[in-house]
Amino acid sequence: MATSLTLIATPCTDPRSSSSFALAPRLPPRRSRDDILIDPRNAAAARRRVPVRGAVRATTLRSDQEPAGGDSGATTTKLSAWTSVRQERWEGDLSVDGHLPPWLNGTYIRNGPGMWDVGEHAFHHLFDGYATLVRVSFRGGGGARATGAHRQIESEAYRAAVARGRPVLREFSHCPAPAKSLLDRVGDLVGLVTGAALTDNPNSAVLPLGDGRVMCLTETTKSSVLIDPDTLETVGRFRYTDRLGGMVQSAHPIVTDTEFLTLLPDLVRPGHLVVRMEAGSNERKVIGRVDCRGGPSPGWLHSFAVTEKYVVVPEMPLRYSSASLLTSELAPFYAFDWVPASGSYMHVMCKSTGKTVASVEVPPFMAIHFINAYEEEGDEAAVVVDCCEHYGDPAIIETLVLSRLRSLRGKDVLPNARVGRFRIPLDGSPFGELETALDPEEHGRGMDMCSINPARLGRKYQYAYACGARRPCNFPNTLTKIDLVEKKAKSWHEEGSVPSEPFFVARPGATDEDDGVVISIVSSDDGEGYALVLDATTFEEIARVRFPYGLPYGFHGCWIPATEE
Ligand SMILES: CC(=O)/C=C/C=C(C)/C=C/C1=C(C)CCCC1(C)C
Ligand SMILES: CC(/C=C/C=O)=C\C=C\C=O
Ligand SMILES: [Fe+2]
Repeated sequence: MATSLTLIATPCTDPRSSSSFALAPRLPPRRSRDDILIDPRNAAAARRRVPVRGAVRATTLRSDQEPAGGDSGATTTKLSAWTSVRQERWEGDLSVDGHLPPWLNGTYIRNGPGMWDVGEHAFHHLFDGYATLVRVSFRGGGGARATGAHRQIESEAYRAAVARGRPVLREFSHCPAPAKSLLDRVGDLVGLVTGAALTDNPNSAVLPLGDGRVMCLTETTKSSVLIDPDTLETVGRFRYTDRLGGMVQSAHPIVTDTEFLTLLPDLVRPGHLVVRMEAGSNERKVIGRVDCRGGPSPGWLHSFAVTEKYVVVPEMPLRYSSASLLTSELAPFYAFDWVPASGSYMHVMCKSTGKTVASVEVPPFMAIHFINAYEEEGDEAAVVVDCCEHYGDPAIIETLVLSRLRSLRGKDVLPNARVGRFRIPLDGSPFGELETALDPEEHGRGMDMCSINPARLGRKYQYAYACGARRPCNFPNTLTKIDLVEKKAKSWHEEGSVPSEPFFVARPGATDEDDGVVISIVSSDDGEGYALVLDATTFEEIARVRFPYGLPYGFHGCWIPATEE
């Protein structure tokens, strides 16, 4: 159990507070923001309305809670994965069970949608929740302590929702009710056309940029914000200084020490801009443009892949719904339409020339996350692209509705998924192939939320880490190391636990691809929240770093190595 916890939030008045944690009256110094996200008067109101409860037992809210069974079908659970954990700002020491590698010196941060209730409003879909950061800092030397933090990102969407007691901007599955007065309706229309009505809730990824800044974001362009990796404070909106505009972006830019590559879907003239921003800059520059082959709008693009020379632009039949975006009404898949007749395509653009070197039709696919891609040279030159593929079926989107996640635990309703491997020929052939990279039974016919060793980005690689399935289950419930050469997988699983994305951290100086650890945050059936550290080579557990309360589910993580002192 943790000792000497430090609460840095509104003073704790919960009678459960005990001397095992000390209140720290200091708030972290407020940084000068380059841009205040919201009127500070609202911020003050927001703070008053989100009391920070006991630090050790954070309050969980489940306003549309339904009876839940465990993996095993049990009828009670303390699982916090799908609950809003009201812990607006927490910081403290964490206890370590097991032995951390002495070289593990740095900070792991995970982003995700951990707050699904505001005022009387309960969100419907996993993707709606307000962005929640969880940090675990490892001090190196293999000690038995680490420090942790947990904090909401103060986006305009979050602060306005807390101030008003209901969401006011459009979230993934939520459209605010139309205004009543004619004047306000004109305002609504302006909001829709300009994108001002869309959320800036950055609940998907957290990315250290090559210049030391740390960005959180989701798919609306306005959702790019900078955070302080130590305090987890929201620093301010990331302002792109170019004039590229556009309302939407990929939630997974590809970031290296030198650059930030992303795709901007063009919803007016269906296509994508492939853009690059140098480390240290706020200006995206266009590399090239790919026109969509199917219609009537671009395919949903949550993530994409790169090789050393190319950017791969996917076009799948789950397409942005312009009608939904213009009318603020939900489409069959929230902001998307499933248009199988429009076809599936993969486009390959040369990073240095901006020329499209291949544009092929492929079998129907449905992928949220791309894993990696690489070039194959020789007579049959091709680009190989791997993704978490849902058998060309968008049903996975509906699987992630919160009431289903809460009520269907232990039921075998997770749709099948596989490692889909595309082969895109570079000889001008019109078609590409899609095959299954390994027997999906190896990972329980479920797989998503993947990472690789970043040193293999865009290069031939052997290992992917993902969440797989131990059936029966309604959500991926294993951490799985997938060997794409031996076509085998090895999994970690604990009955009733929900682990988030296994994130690979390389040992400094390592040469073997799997020399390092994998970190995931686990919400366990008995209500615990901890960072699990696995040896990436053996895939055996080496340590649990425990939070003093259960944590909500989250999506993606990042690693920031400690700087030499
Ligand atoms: C977290 C995740 O996987 C996806 C999140 C997607 C979001 C927040 C999508 C937001 C959107 C709107 C609110 C309206 C405009 C379209 C779209 C970008 C899908
Ligand atoms: C959690 C998830 C898919 C699970 C499928 O099995 C997708 C999350 C997307 C956001 O990053
Ligand atoms: Fe994602």
